[in-house]
Amino acid sequence: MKIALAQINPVVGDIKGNFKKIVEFINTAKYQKADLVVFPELSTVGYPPKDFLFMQDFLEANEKYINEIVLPATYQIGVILGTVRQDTEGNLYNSAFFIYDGKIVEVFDKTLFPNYDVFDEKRYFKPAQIRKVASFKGIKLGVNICEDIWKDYVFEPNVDYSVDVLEEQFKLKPDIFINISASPYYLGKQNMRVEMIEKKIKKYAIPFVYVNQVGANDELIFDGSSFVVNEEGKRVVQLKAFEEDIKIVDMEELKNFKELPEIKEDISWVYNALVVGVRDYCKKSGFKKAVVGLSGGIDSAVVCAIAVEALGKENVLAVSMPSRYSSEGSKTDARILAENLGVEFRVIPIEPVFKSYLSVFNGDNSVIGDLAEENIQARIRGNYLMFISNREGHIVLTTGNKSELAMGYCTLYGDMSGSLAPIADVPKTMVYELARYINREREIIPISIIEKVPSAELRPNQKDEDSLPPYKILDEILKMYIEENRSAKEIIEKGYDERLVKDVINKVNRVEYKRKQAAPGLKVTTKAFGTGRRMPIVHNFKL
Ligand SMILES: Nc1ncnc2c1ncn2[C@@H]1O[C@H](COP(=O)(O)OP(=O)(O)OC[C@H]2O[C@@H]([n+]3cccc(C(=O)O)c3)[C@H](O)[C@@H]2O)[C@@H](O)[C@H]1O
Ligand SMILES: Nc1ncnc2c1ncn2[C@@H]1O[C@H](COP(=O)(O)OP(=O)(O)OP(=O)(O)O)[C@@H](O)[C@H]1O
Ligand SMILES: NC(=O)CC[C@H](N)C(=O)O
Repeated sequence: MKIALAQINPVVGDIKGNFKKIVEFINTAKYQKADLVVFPELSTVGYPPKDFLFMQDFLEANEKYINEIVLPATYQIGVILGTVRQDTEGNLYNSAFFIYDGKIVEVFDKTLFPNYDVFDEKRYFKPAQIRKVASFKGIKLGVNICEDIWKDYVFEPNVDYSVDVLEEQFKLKPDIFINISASPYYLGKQNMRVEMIEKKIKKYAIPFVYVNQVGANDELIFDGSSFVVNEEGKRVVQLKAFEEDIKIVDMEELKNFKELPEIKEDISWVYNALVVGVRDYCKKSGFKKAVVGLSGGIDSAVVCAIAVEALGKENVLAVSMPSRYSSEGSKTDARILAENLGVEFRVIPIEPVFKSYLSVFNGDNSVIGDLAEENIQARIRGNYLMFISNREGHIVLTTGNKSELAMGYCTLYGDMSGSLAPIADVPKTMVYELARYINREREIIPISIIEKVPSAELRPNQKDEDSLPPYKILDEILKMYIEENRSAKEIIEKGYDERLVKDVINKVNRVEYKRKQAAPGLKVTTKAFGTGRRMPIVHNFKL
């Protein structure tokens, strides 16, 4: 049997467009003589469709297109399609339809629901009551859906793993397992999936086909990276990461395939993820062009380089907005970076508007030098960028990194103005890694940007480390607190200063009010600020 792995990039809610794409992939698979083509989880509606699932119009459009568009396209080819199903009582199921010759032959519903971090599937779906296999051309297919295979690899209080889906399906004697997924990326995720499936297959000794969604939707980035593990538990087929792809695999040949070398998931994966995150956010919401405020610092440099890779240099506008506190070095660095990237570069000083504020609030042009004056500079810049956005149609990309966002080291309605925060889940120390990766072949980001001491340049001689602990230590503490959910006691026991640890944690907790007003950020770690981390804004918990 020849199986096509159809790794598609659906758009949430673009039901018509998704069906068109699905039919195109079915036709490609047919043309390449596949017997069966497999699509990712919920590919007809895109993942995650969230509360659109509560809307009858949405569900009806999906059903109508399955009947009118997909069924007629399935003559002489089997299709496994991830979609939503509504029963006669109105209950919803996250399902895989097995369709052949114009008929829905079998329906596999998802049994286990991820209900942790960014996932909220119990809100929508009812679980499958029984496990099934479907016979097709003499082969028994054990189809399951994403979380169904994660037992023993996710340890979350909210998921009921009392059913072992693979174990129950295996009792029905499948010849092959097929998992359809919408599995969002974080650094290390692909190695984890491969290790998990290889290990499980060593026990069951049948081939495993894993088909994952690709592309970004809101803050989630799906890497695709679909693959096939043969009956010996070796990964022998691999699809592309971060791109649509289709591969036809002859199951009879699998045993003869050579095992592929281990994937090295390095910083290039984060870079590629962020590029797709920016590209899809813009494309799927109708933006062609982006604008970035280029300070001459490392954060805006990295964001600008990512935007160029995502949208093309002709679609990125870099704006330098120097103030009386901007160093010559920063201004020159911003210009050189823009030249290296080949983007349009505008210089719009903020001095005249800053002076007007000083004269309104201080009575003359004298400087008090307080926080209000620092922040107004960031706010003038934010307004300039939003003016350009309104007038010329660019999306404004914000440049805050995870360390700053954690500590609230950013200005509301200032540098936080904008619609998408590409590096909001990238700790400052990883921003440097990204910069070095961007420079891997030639110096795009001037070395002086990478080597300079981080500064907001909102007052004379300001340095980030006047207000924050050194980034290396800060990032270590933040990773333990946010990603690993460790207690202050555990972190202190690892040798960090008690007062520092408590101050950092208290600060993170206190500035939730800022993050609630921040642009959505692209997720690339196990725990990002965003939908997967729900904290109260108003509280009084202190260490
Ligand atoms: N609990 C709470 N709930 C809701 N709102 C609360 C609040 N506490 C304060 N606020 C409000 O927030 C305001 C304070 O926030 P905000 O105006 O943003 O200002 P704030 O956090 O006081 O200052 C911004 C800090 O970020 C630094 N910065 C700015 C820009 C760029 C960078 C960089 O390096 O990238 C760093 C800057 O040097 C300064 O230390 C208060 O005046 C109040 O209106
Ligand atoms: N002179 C400037 N010209 C243009 N944009 C600026 C300027 N200063 C700040 N910005 C914008 O505000 C953001 C926050 O800047 P700031 O320099 O305060 O902090 P940062 O976190 O050190 O960022 P960066 O590393 O990019 O400098 C910058 O990334 C940039 O987008
Ligand atoms: N859609 C899902 O069920 C995703 C959950 C799964 N554990 C993953 O991230 O791969």
